[in-house]
Amino acid sequence: MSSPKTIRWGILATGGIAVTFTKDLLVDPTTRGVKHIKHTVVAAASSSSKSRAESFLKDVGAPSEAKAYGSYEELVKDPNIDIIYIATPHSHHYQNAMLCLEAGKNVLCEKAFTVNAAQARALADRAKEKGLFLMEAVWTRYFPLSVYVREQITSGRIGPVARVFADNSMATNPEEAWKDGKHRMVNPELAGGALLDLGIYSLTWVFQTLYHTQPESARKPPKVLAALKNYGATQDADETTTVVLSFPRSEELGGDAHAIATTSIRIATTPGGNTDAPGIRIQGPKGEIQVFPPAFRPTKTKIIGKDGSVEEKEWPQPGPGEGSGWYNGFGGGKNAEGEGHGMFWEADEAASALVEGRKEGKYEGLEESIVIMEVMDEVRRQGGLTYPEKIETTKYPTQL
Ligand SMILES: NC(=O)C1=CN([C@@H]2O[C@H](COP(=O)(O)OP(=O)(O)OC[C@H]3O[C@@H](n4cnc5c(N)ncnc54)[C@H](OP(=O)(O)O)[C@@H]3O)[C@@H](O)[C@H]2O)C=CC1
Ligand SMILES: O=C1OC[C@@H](O)[C@H](O)[C@H]1O
Repeated sequence: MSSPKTIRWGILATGGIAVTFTKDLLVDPTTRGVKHIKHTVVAAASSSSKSRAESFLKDVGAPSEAKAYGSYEELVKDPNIDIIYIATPHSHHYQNAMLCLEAGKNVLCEKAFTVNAAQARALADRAKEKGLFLMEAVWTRYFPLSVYVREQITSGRIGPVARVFADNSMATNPEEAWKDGKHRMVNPELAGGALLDLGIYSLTWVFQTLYHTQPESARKPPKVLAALKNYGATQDADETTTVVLSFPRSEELGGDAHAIATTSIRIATTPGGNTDAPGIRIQGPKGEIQVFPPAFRPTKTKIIGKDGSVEEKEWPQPGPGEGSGWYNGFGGGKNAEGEGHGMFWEADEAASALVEGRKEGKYEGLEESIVIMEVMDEVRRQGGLTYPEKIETTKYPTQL
């Protein structure tokens, strides 16, 4: 086998998830059996100051020669970068990703990809025109657990999937946790709310089981019916949102398949952090696949056959754990002893794509990211939720 190719990353923004992602990125890939690529961090930029970027690089343990920039504009000009990871709030993804693409850089952009589908389409078009790689960083899709679940479906283990329940909810007291309304979870200026931040994972489970598992020619967008409850304190970000989806299917496959995707920042999937009840249930005529919470980082699956058989599997994240961090927008937590966080899987996929010359992610291409954004647009339309024009626009550049 030839020696591994090293992919040189630039990190755009230095907040919570940027730290977790970059620590995971710097874990030796052979600890998870990946031998064809390596990652290194060659630069990071903070919009606040160069010194913040310097502390970030130190904190994550980046190589000492990595460059620190005090603006995103300087970062995208760095000729040593192969790909940029964007870790700003959703409101900023469109402008930041366009900045990278215009400068000729490949991009891995945090979820939710953009604020709306028009922005996602514009990015996909620009990436195509420029021959650049572009992928939404929905890390969960790249977990071995997700690969396994999709394989169980495509191999026919539970028959054609007829119905999916998917919940990704986390209980907070938003009035208390985010009193001043400025936190990205509730701030409309940052495209806050449950749907774009957490609901994206409920929709990810629905799409990766009901859409992605279909042959490409058979994938059809679903019909959508939504209930959206606004966050009382501001009325311009959602706190609990539920979507009923109906995916067109041939009679041969049992006719249309249904899904319920739900999300909340006030009510938990299961109370008290209990992970004994499945947050995701994928049902077919021959049985059910269950995935246990949290939906964004699950580590347990159960398959229950129609005959009553039960197969449980644990999916711990590989090491090294120490230093890898466990971050969420709700104040953080801790990985099980010795486990990494799991963000390296999506980084490996992006790096592999660069090595192979692919321009999109293998487990969620741009077309699918756009269809999901279209669903979220429709949910917001039915629920009457709009964000400020400056973050909904496709005009580039726009000052945010
Ligand atoms: N995959 C996952 O598990 C997770 C993904 N996320 C996603 O990552 C993104 C960032 O979330 P998170 O890291 O929690 O956010 P943070 O608020 O912790 O960090 C966001 C960073 O973006 C930069 N930024 C630029 N402009 C602004 C602005 N106007 N307001 C706030 N920040 C700004 C700042 O970095 P600087 O000053 O250096 O420029 C800031 O530190 C979101 O899209 C979120 O959905 C979040 C948590 C978990
Ligand atoms: O992507 C995410 O996953 C974990 C959540 O806690 C966080 O808010 C969200 O952004």
